Amino acid sequence: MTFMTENSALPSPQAYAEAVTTAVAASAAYYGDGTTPLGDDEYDELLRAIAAYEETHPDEVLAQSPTGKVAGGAVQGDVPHSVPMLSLDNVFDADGLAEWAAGLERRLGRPVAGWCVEPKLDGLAVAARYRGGRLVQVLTRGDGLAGEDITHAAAAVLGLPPVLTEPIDVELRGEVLLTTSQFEEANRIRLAHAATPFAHPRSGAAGTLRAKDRPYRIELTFFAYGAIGLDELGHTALLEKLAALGASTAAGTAAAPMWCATMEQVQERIDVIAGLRAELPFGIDGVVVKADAAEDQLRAGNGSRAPRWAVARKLSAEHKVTRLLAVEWNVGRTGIIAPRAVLEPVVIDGVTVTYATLHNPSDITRRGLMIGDQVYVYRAGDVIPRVEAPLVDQRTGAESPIPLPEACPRCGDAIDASEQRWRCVRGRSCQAVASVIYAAGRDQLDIEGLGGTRAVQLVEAGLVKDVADLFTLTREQLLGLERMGETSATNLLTAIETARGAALSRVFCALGVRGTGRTMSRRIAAHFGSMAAIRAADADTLAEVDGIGTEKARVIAAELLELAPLLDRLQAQRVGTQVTEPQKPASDTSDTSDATDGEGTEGGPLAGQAVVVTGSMTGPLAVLSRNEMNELIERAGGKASSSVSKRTTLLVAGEKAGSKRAKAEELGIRILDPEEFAVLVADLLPTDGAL
Ligand SMILES: NC(=O)c1ccc[n+]([C@@H]2O[C@H](COP(=O)([O-])OP(=O)(O)OC[C@H]3O[C@@H](n4cnc5c(N)ncnc54)[C@H](O)[C@@H]3O)[C@@H](O)[C@H]2O)c1
Ligand SMILES: [Zn+2]
Repeated sequence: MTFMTENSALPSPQAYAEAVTTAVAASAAYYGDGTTPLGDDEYDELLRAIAAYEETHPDEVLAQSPTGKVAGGAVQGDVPHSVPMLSLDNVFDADGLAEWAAGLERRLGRPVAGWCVEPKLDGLAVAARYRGGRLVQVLTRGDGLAGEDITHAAAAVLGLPPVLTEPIDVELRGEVLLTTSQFEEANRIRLAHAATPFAHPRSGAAGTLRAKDRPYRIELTFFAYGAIGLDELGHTALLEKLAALGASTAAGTAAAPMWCATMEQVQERIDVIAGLRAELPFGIDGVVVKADAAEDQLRAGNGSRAPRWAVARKLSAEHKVTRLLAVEWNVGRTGIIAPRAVLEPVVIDGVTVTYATLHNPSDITRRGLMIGDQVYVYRAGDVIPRVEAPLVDQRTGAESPIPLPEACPRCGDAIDASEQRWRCVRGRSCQAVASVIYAAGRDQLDIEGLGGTRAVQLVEAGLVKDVADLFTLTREQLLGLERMGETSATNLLTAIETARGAALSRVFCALGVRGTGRTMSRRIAAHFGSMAAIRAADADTLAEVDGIGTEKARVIAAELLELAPLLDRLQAQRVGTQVTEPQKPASDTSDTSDATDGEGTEGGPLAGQAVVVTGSMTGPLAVLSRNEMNELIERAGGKASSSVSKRTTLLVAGEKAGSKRAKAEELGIRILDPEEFAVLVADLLPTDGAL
């Protein structure tokens, strides 16, 4: 959206003209085949901006402006409507609704005699003409005055009976949509016919209603909410009559229309319907409030675009358009390799969405998704957001194909791509290999000689299925492996022996508990002092460690419980029990009230300092990994952190220090280069590299 910013006012006649052109084009696409580049929220915002401009510049209103017109004036039809098919005015919150209701009552000069509250079905309005009880013609809304004849589509529309229960002349009005299951089925069918899947149900319904000569049939659903020829009935009575005639109405759904005496009840019902939204078997984009009584409707009358006796309380869009930035591949516990979309963050229904599921690799290829694409993202309630489709006409040429992994992203072995869902050939043991490699890593147990191939070998041979098994390996077992000579075996066993005495923080980190990387592991180790104390901690106690929120604490506690058998075996092997954490005298966990800054050793050269390290280290510090730097800082009584903030007191800036240095300068924080810092902590520097 080139010119749209939040709540933007259009700054010039050019911007206004451009906005009008964009809105008309979007509308034409929206009501045509549904391929609009704008999300509904964006379209509505654009229309508000246009209306606002027109209000302050009444002389400049363009003839093609979408305001005040059904369908924004963007579509036409050639079959005149018996009575205009109108749109609805919108309100966006409870206040807007109350204001609208008050306005209506002022116009009537009396209180409204009851309301009807019903779902705003997210499909397309149609008029279905019956003569003598037989369906003779179906029309789209078009520009409200004339529509397109889509009688050919009627046979595939559930809920739109070919014959009514009474032989009357009547015109039913209602919405045609794809239910969720019809939408899924439609896309299955589309894919089977090598057609692009529908981006979302509404555009699928639009495309299907107008399509002719398709080699396949897609089923739709009709819900009636109005009629021409039964005008004497109030709305609730009308809905009952429509159902009795054999048409489907929303009455049978959880979001059934409800008569309400007061605005309070109306508001309550709106909340209920909005709350049901995610579970409804069809999409709604709002809730419609109508004055129920026929006399109230007649007296209020209709405007040129919308009736005055009804209004749509819009709900925020569940579909948003955003950019696909990247695709990540995650391997599940059973070895399933699943793609995940990384999106330009977009707020959907009040929640910022950054990731969305992509179903499986073949889905990506069939949809022809590309990195950089504008995509439709869907999110409703607690549903995991998903990417539905790319907006192919929005491509700029800068998009690039999504690279599919050639090897398991976790263990590096081959991928079994014979099924829709890809899987690491190693299946469940993929996890074992990956967890052993992780545990042996430099920042964990630092077991040299236990890289990818060796870990794979040990797991394949059935000698190792987790980190605890490493400590029971024997020389004979190792020598039984291919390409394992005496020297390698000795080296590996020695490295493992050294790891047995690794600091608690490293042993803990080696467990690979979710959400506990190097820094967090150090904090936890320093806080509790022993594995036994960590294991004894419940979620509340864990939450007292700096940086662990209640949510994360619960996850960690649950995982520790799961890891109990492994931890028992590690303990039996005396792993992580010989050496207490160097940072801090064994912490007494009963005093937890002020544990948040408790990592530092009192009196060290960095006591009370909050230190951030950035750039690459030189001089005596060059050999240290970032994790080892952080350990050093904590041994020196300081607190290590990864980002510069107002609380930072010292930045160690090495070569190629970038934004962190700039920020520290801006905040006036003391900055040392690695050599200066090395002098400060000289006493604590390792002499042999072993930390
Ligand atoms: N994304 C885009 O590019 C784009 C373009 C044009 C329009 N739009 C969307 O469409 C909206 C305007 O479209 P519109 O003119 O079709 O109006 P609308 O969707 O805001 O409301 C009117 C329509 O609601 C439908 N409706 C559903 N349930 C109903 C019920 N129970 N009773 C009465 N009517 C019911 C009818 O089809 C009626 O014509 C905009 O607010 C925007 O969100 C989006
Ligand atoms: Zn794998």
